Amino acid sequence: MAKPRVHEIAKEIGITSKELLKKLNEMGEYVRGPSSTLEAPVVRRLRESLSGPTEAPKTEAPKKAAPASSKPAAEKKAEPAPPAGPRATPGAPVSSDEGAVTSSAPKPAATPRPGARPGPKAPAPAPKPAAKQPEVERPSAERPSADRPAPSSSAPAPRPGGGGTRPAPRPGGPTPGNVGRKPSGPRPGNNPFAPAQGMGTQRPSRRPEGGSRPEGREQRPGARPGGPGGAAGTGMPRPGGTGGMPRPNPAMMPKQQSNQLGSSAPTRGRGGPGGPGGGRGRPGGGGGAPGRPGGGGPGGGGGFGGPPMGGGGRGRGRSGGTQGAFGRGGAGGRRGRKSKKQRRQEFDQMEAPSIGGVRVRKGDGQTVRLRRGASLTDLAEKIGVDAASLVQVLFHLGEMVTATQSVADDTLEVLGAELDYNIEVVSPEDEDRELLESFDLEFGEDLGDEDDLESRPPVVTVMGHVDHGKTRLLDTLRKSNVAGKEAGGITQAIGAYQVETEVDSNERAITFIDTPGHEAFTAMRARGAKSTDIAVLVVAADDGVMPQTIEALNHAKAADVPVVVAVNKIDKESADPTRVRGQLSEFGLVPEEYGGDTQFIDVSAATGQGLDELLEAIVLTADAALDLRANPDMPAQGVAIEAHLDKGRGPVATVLVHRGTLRIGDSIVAGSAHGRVRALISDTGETLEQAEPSRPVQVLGLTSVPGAGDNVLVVDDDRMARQIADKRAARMRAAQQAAGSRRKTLDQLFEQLEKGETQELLLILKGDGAGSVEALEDALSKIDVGEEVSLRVIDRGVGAITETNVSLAAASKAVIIGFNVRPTQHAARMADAENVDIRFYSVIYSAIDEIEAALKGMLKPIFAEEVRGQAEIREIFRSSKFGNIAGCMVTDGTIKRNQKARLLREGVVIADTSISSLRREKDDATEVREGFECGLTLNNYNDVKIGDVVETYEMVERERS
Ligand SMILES: Nc1nc2c(ncn2[C@@H]2O[C@H](COP(=O)(O)OP(=O)(O)OP(=O)(O)O)[C@@H](O)[C@H]2O)c(=O)[nH]1
Repeated sequence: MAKPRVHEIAKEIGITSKELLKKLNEMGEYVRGPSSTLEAPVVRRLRESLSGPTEAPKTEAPKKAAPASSKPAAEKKAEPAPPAGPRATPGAPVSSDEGAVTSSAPKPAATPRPGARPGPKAPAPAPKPAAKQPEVERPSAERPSADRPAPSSSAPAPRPGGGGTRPAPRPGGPTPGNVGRKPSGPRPGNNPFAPAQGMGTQRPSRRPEGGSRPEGREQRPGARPGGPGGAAGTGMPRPGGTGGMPRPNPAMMPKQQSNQLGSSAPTRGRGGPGGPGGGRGRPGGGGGAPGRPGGGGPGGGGGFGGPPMGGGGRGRGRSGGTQGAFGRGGAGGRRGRKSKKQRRQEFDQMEAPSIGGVRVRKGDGQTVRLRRGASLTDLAEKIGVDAASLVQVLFHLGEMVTATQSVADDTLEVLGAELDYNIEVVSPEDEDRELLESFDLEFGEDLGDEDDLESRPPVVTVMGHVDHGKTRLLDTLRKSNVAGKEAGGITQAIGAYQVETEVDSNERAITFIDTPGHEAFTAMRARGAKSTDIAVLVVAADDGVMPQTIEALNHAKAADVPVVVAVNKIDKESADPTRVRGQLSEFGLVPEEYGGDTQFIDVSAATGQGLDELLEAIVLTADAALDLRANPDMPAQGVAIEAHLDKGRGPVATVLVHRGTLRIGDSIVAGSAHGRVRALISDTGETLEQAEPSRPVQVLGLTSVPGAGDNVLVVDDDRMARQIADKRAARMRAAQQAAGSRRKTLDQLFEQLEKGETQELLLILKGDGAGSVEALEDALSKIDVGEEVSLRVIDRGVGAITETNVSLAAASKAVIIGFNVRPTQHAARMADAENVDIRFYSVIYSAIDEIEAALKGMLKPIFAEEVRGQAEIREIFRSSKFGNIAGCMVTDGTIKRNQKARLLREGVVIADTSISSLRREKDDATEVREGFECGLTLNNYNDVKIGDVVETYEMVERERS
C-alpha cells in the first residue's frame, strides 16, 4: 500500500513540505523530497512530535500520494517498490521498514547509470527497477514498508549499510554487510530498520551498505567513485537493489559474500544498498531492479536527496565512497544486472536449506536423468540451481570437482541424495537408444513379422587360453594362414570369416569371429561374445583347462551363449581329452556323453582331424538351441568387429551384418563414424554388391574409423548419419573425460600432498586398429604401481601419428605410444623439435612391460642411510677463528669434508649436522681414512667433548623391488 508522501502529510498538518522535510531532518529521518513517501512509524513519530499522538495515516495516504508520481523519479521508484516487496519476498520476511525507506530515497539508486552519477535525482529509470525488486525476497525497502507497520523508526536498523540498500531487517539477522555499521548519525531513511543504511552509507565505506556489497565486486568496476554528490545519489539506489540480492545468498556462495563486502562499494551498486528496501534486492528481480528503488531507501535518498535537499548529502551521498556506488550505479547496475534465470536461482537459493554452509534448493525426490559423465553444470541446469553451489556442496561432501568436469555416477547419486533428488544416470546404451529413437530408429529388432524372417548362419566366436590353438583352428578351417602375419605370434585384431559345411546333405554356412586369446584383449573378447550365437571353447588336450579357458567360459555364460568345446591338439601324445572333459564338467560344461548337454569334439587343428565334426556340432547346437533367423529385407544393422585406417582405402571396418541387407550406396552410421558404403569386400577378398545377415564384410566409405564393437546401421540419408555420429562423438568425449579424470577426495589429496608431488604419466595411444588401441588401453589401465604414480590416456586413435598428436603431447608433456604405426614425416620432425617422446611397439606385451617400468621409474627414489666413517674425539682445540676444533682419530671408514655427520655421546645422537672443515696435520684435507688423526669442526655445532664420536653417513638411493 501506498505510504503517505511528505507533501501530503505537510498539507494535512498545515505546513509546507519544506518545513516538514526540515522537521524530518531534525528527527534524524532522511527524506529526499516532498514527494518521498514516509513509513508509518516515521509518520507516527512525526505527528507525535508535532502535536502529540497521531494516527498513522499510512496506507491510505499513500494512495493519494500517487499523483505525486509525477515527481522525481525517486518517488516513483518508491512506489513501485512496495508492490515489489510483496512478491519478492516470498520467502524473505523482509522487514517492513526497509520498504519504507527505500521508497523514498532509494529510488535514486534505482536510477541508473548515467544519470545517476551526478547524483541528482535520477529520474525515471529508477522506478522500474523497483518494480522488479519485488521478486526479491529481501526486503526491499519499499515493499514492506508500506504495508506493514513499519517498525519503529528507531528500530532496527540493523542492516548495514546501505542505507536503503539492504534490507536489514531480514529475519536472518544482520547481514554481513551490516555488521559493523553503526547507526550513527541521522538515520538514513525513515526506515527504522534501515538505520544502517543511511548511516552506513555515510560512513565510510563505499561499500556500503549492504546493498552494495553484494554485487559489489562485479560492480566495482563500474562504480566509479563518482563524484560525491552525484555519485552518492546514484549509488545508493542501486545498491539497494543489488545489494539486496546478495544478501540473500549469503550462504550461497562464498563469492557472493565476498562480493558483498566488496561491493559494498558502491559501485554500481546496484541497488545494493538500496536501503533497506533495496537491500533486499533479492536476487531476483528485485535486486535487479536495483537498486534503484531500493536504494531509494535512505541511501538512495542520499543520492538523490543530495541534490534536492541539499542536505541530502547525508545519506551516503556525501561520503565519497558511496558515491562510487551510486555514480555509476545506474550504469553499473545494468551491466551487472543478472539475468532472470540467475535472479530466480538466487532467489530460490535464498530459501534453500544450507548444506555445509551452502544454500541449495532441495528437491523432493524428483528423478533427474543425467547422462553418464555429466558435469555439475549439467545437473545444475536440470535442477535449476547454480553450478558453483553444487561444487561447494560436493566439496563439503569431500570431493573436489570443477563445475564442468565430468562426475562419476556414484558421486552424482550421492550428491543427488544429499539434495533430495533421485539421480538416474543413463547408461550409454539407453542413451544411444534414446538418440536413435529421436530419429525414429530402433537398433536390435527385426522389422516385420514372422514371415519376414529367414534363417541365417550362426555366428561363432572361438575362445580359449593362449596357445591352445584358436588361430590354427581357424586357419585350418578356412585354409589360410593368418598366424604367419602376426607380430609376436599373438592375434591382435579380430577377423571374421565364413566357412561352409555340409550337414544332412545341406550346405550350411558358419561365420567365425576370431577372438584373440590374450587377456589384454579381454574387453574386445567380451564384445565379441555379445554378437555371437555360439562360442567354441578351444582347450588344448595336452594342457587342459587354464585360467583363460575359464575366463572365456565366463564371457560365454554372461552372454548366454551356448558353448561347443573343441578339445584340440589330440594329435599330441600327451593329449588327454578325457581330463579336459572332467575339468570342464566342474565348471558346468557337462559332455553329452556324460549326460550333459554340451558337445565336446576332439580335434586337431594341425591335422584337420575332427574339424568336420566340430562344424556339424556347431550347426546342430544352433539348430537345437537357437532360433537363428533375421529379416533380410530391411535397412542393415550390425556390429563393427574391427576397424582400421588403410593408407589407400581410408577407414575400413569389418562389419558383421545382424539383420537386413547392407548394400553399396547405403548411408551408414557406425558408432561415431558415418559415411556412405563405397565398397563391400568379403573375407576372401571378393567385391560384393550386398551383404546379408550373418555375413562379415569389410566396408569402405566411412569418414572415420569406428570402434570395435560399435553398432552399425543404415539410415535414411547422409545427413541423418552425420547427425547421429556427431551426437555420439560428443557423448563419447564426455564419457572419456569422465573415465579419464581421476577424482581425488580431499583426504587422498592431502595424503599425497604430504608425500610430495603426485606423479602422472600421460599417454597418447595410436594404433593400427580400433581393437588394438582399445586392448592396449585396457591393459594399461590395469597397471598398478601404487598410489604415488598414475597413468592417464589423454587421447587415442587409429592411424599414423600426426602433428596434432605431437602438439598435444608437447603441450601436455605426454608420451606417444605407437602400436604398429609410425609418425608422418612432419610429425616426426615436430616431435624432434618439441622433444616429444614417441615409443613404438608391435607386441602388446612389450608395450605394457615398458610402460610399467616407466611408471616405476617415476616413483620417487627410496633413500637409505649408509654410514661412511667414524672418528673418536680425543682432544679439543679452541680457536678464536673456528671455535672448537675436535681432534679425532678415524676409527672406521673415511671421514670426508662436507659429509653429513652425527655427533654421538655415549651412543646418543647429540647433533645431526655435517663436517664443516677437515684437516690432516696442518693441511686442509678432503678426506681422512681409518687409522689417521684429523681435526674437524662441525657445522653449526661447537659443543664437542672428548669421548664424543663423529659418525659420517650418506643417503644412498635404493632400487625399488
Ligand atoms: N600339435 C598341434 N599343435 C597345435 C594344434 N593347434 C595349434 N597348435 C600349435 O599351438 C601353437 C599355438 O597355436 P595358435 O593357434 O597360435 O594358438 P592361439 O590360441 O591362437 O594363440 P594366441 O593367438 O596366442 O592366443 C602353435 O604353435 C600351433 O601350431 C594342434 O591341433 N596340434
